[in-house]
Amino acid sequence: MITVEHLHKSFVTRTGGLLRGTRGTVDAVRDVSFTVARGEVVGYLGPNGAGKSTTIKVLTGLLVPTAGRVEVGGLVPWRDRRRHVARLGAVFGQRTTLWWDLPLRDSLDLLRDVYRVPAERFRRNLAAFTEMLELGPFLGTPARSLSLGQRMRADLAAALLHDPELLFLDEPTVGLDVVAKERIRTFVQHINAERGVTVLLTTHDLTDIERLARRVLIIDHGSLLYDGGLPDLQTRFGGARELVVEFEAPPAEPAVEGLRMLSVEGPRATYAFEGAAARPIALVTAHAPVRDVTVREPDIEATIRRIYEGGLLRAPEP
Ligand SMILES: Nc1ncnc2c1ncn2[C@@H]1O[C@H](COP(=O)(O)OP(=O)(O)OP(=O)(O)O)[C@@H](O)[C@H]1O
Repeated sequence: MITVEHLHKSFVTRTGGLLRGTRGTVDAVRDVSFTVARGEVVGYLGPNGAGKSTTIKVLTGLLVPTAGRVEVGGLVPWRDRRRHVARLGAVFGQRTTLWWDLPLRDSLDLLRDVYRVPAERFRRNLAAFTEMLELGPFLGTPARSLSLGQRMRADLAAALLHDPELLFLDEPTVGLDVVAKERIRTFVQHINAERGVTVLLTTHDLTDIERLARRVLIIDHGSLLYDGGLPDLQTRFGGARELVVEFEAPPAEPAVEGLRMLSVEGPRATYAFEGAAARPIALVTAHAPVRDVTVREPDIEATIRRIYEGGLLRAPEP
């Protein structure tokens, strides 16, 4: 569905005044290659300024790359812009595609004209999305008066009315409460599973990724650092799981053979382990009387943070 080969995008920048300013270039994306298969949901992660938006803008045809080959559904986005746009949907959490002062229903009607959606398909899609996203109560409300959660749901419907094959989601849950986030995630899961829509998802919320994407791409300073599953990332870099044990009394010998002890304080000791928890639990309970045990999962957020901070992954040398 998406092929990106050696994508490079630099911007000319100017600092200082127009006449005496100095020109420089920013390499927003450097030598990025990846493919996305039809029906996949892929998370695109990276810290601020990493190059995510620039990549998405190239993929949607808004920007022409400096170098590299890009094909989406057999089209070159910036060359076949009109045909390309007809096949994709995009939702940007920070801004809306809806007309600010028009009732939502009228905005959706206008989009039907823009995308030339046949009447019957429009009717079917609108009914389906109204039900799934519970748009009914605010179809008559202008975008400016919608809450952020309502606006995001309306924008999702707007992006999908013309049955695109590919959906770009940029921070679709930013600023929403937990319930609203879940509703958006469930909907995205649904349209991927039921309609086979391919999704490229940019987000800083890792729960979005955990719930939706089996695969993640991590970009930083314009270079792709990782392409693979989130669980693999966890196994490779996330560190071990932890077993926190509350003994009946401070143990005379807190070290347990076969387990790596991380800390001990009074009756509580913490051990690191890999894989299933049954064996470590059996080892500690055989060691001394135990009151309680808790398994602590490695923290994916911390893993990603460490990757961003440059400690774990490096881009291949050009
Ligand atoms: N039009 C532009 N002119 C000059 N520099 C730009 C332009 N657009 C982006 N950049 C620079 O390119 C780099 C990548 O920016 P980009 O917006 O792609 O990052 P991002 O990963 O989307 O960040 P964020 O998470 O903050 O949205 C940044 O250093 C940014 O300042």
